Amino acid sequence: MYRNVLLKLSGEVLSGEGSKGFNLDALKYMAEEIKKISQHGLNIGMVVGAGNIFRGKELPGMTNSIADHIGMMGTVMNALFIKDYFEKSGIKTVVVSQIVNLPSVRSIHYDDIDLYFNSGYVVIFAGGTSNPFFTTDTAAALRSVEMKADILVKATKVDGIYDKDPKRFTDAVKYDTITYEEAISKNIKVMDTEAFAICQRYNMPIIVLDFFKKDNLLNAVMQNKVGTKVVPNRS
Ligand SMILES: Nc1ncnc2c1ncn2[C@@H]1O[C@H](COP(=O)(O)OP(=O)(O)O)[C@@H](O)[C@H]1O
Ligand SMILES: O=c1ccn([C@@H]2O[C@H](COP(=O)(O)OP(=O)(O)O)[C@@H](O)[C@H]2O)c(=O)[nH]1
Repeated sequence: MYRNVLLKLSGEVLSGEGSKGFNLDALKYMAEEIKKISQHGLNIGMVVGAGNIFRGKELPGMTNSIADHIGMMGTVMNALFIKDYFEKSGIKTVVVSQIVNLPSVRSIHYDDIDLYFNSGYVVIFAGGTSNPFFTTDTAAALRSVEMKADILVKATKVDGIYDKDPKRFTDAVKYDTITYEEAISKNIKVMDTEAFAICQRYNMPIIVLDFFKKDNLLNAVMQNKVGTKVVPNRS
């Protein structure tokens, strides 16, 4: 079993694919899937996107950096939304971020993060990388390295990495494993190149899986075969 897990969730996991806002059924499902892994006493870090609220690129007329600031604020809104629901479902959760000063959000300090994990808290890293021009995939890569995760799980709406976008091409072929090098050179769009490059540099394995299939997350954490794994070399 992986003991230290960084879970990246797209914002749309909160709203339903292609939708905006919050869907309580989606949140309930998320809490159930997280409970299945948290009861094993793992260290669970989470990075959540904001696609259900706002992505910087969605308003092309805006100043890029300001649009991205709005996007980052969206990740804080999502994190607080999840925290409140998780706490009410019996999952101890803390939100940390460097971009806001709110009583419900704590600053990021490495020593404290270890304390939160040791006390059984899920830690939600909100605010992305704290910088415009990046995405929450890159934030997830950074946070996974910072928290010394054993695995970065990108939980999304496709069941792995394909040779082309499976939502657009019905003949797309799925990889069981793929190397960082291949993911970057083939320009695989499921995560951004920056995120793949950080994981490659620090040897952080990635699993891309379908979050909407029950027990997929649990199976990944148990090291059962699920989704696609990104690795240094094909064995
Ligand atoms: N080669 C590929 N393999 C798998 N998914 C891909 C590929 N290329 C593009 N995608 C798309 O990437 C999407 C997953 O990214 P998504 O979870 O939307 O990320 P984010 O919301 O963080 O941008 C899927 O919906 C899928 O359609
Ligand atoms: O480090 C970061 C992370 C996110 N964002 C902004 O926040 C939005 C939401 O993040 P993302 O697109 O990664 O969300 P997801 O698609 O995963 O829901 C992005 O579009 C950016 O505008 C940013 O500026 N810097």
